[in-house]
Amino acid sequence: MGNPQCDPMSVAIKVVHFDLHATVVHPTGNKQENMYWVLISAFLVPLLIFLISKYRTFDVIVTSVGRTPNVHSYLPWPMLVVEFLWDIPAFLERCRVRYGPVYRLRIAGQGVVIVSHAETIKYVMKDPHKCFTNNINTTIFEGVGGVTPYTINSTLINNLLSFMHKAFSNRNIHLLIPSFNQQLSANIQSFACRQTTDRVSLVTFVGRSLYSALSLSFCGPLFPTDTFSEFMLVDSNTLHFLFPFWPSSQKAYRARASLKSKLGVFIERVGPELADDGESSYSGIEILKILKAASVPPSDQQGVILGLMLAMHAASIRMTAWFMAYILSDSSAMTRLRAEVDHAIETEFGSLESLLSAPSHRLGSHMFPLLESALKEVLRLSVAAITAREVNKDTILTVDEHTSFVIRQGDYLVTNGYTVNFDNSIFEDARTFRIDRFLKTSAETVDLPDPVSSFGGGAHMCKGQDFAMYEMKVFAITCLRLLEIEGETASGRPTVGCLPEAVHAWPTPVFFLKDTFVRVQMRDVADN
Ligand code: HEM
Repeated sequence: MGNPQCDPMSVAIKVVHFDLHATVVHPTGNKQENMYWVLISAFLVPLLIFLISKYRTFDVIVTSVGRTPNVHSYLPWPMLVVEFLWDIPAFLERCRVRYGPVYRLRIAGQGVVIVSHAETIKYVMKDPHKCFTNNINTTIFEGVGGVTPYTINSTLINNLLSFMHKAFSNRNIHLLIPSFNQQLSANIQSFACRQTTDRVSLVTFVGRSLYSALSLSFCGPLFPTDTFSEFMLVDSNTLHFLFPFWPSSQKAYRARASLKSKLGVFIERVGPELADDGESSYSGIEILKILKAASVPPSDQQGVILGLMLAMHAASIRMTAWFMAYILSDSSAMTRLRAEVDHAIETEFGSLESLLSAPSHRLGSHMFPLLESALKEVLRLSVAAITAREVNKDTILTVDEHTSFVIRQGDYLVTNGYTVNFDNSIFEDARTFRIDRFLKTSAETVDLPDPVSSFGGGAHMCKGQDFAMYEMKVFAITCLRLLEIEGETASGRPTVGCLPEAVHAWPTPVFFLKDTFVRVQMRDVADN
């Protein structure tokens, strides 16, 4: 990696400037001779730039950095935003083919550098020279949660994040999982009892089941679980809250107001617990204590909790729905997974109940190798793996020994793991769902590179990664063990053979899934 302090662009500009200057002040004063020098320089300068750019890495910068997609130059920026949001992966892929693995575009007046190269993405995440900052959390708390600007500072945010990290890490999830699993299993079964013939939206089935199970085990029995619909409306309207130019949705604002007012009642009701010096068994209550100790007013506490709820639920609900959609599209995948689950329960655990009370590590790849591979494959296929950072000082990104790029302070940098994960030269037939792609059975699969992480990386890596993996596994195992599930598209066609599709118009770590429906019934197994 080059020296971040060096500014090759100005070096190159100085070289060019010096040459032109020499031409203009040529001492002979003869007009014809001057013209001769002008012509020579007109030829020499581009040649010089060409040669330098060929042999000196920093000059690649002169031709590559700051190049925006041509679309920007002849259409006004709102059109670029529309094109970007219309189909983010397709737009980013078009730009990558045209401009290479690192390019810059301007969206709403903001310079955004897109990086679509696995090793460079890893470098950005690691950030060894501390060139990137992450203000996205403040933006979410203030923009989506509606927290009064400047109420929460970076120290408080860091405290909250490290608390979340601790609570959701493999080391501590045993405190969360008994109540989570019990509630989740009851929620899943309640769908089977209710919906014998009616179809239900897949996202609602997954979302309602996970939302109340996690909320109750995290915040305790007083948490208002009747907030699911409001939560989903807020989640699907994050753009309305974040971008002032986006047409405002009154429904979304009303949903947020209603959700926050219910959270207000919850905070009031747990008030006596907050005064207690001892540690609460609910992490959500401990978070409220942190906010109270930092003198965050109750109305802003609601917004902070809403921001954390988005982190806890939004990506995992969508990701689990994608997982279900993929296995509903592939009947052989469903059969093989069910066989793995049945086998593990019947030979290792004895019953689903005892599996649900086992320590989380027992649900690892040794016991569920196909499930583990399936999850990795779905994460590869359905995650934008978009991580945003702000560039806080000029730096150089090196893609390979011949290619480096200057990244300017003030720009945003966005990693585009999606394009890497869909690269046929890295993953054979990359757009196809192969349930056993990551099954480590042959030398070939052992050597397969890891996809770009769906959980980001470095200091800001997802704080709920361990729990998210566990949560998705438990959801899948419980459904496969207890239910017969059939999928249906919005038009009523069976989902078997139809690849799940994304609603593209939302920049989020996990894409929104197009409407898919399920019919669920209890399965005839000994546990039921
Ligand atoms: C499949 C489910 C999930 C996916 C794909 C996911 C993905 C991500 C991604 C891509 C980031 C940004 C990382 C970065 O900027 O480098 C993130 C951040 C975060 N996630 Fe998750 N997440 C999931 C589930 C969860 C869960 C269950 C929690 C519960 C605690 C959680 C809590 C957080 C938090 C607190 C952050 C902010 C981290 C920081 O800025 O330091 N996530 N997640």
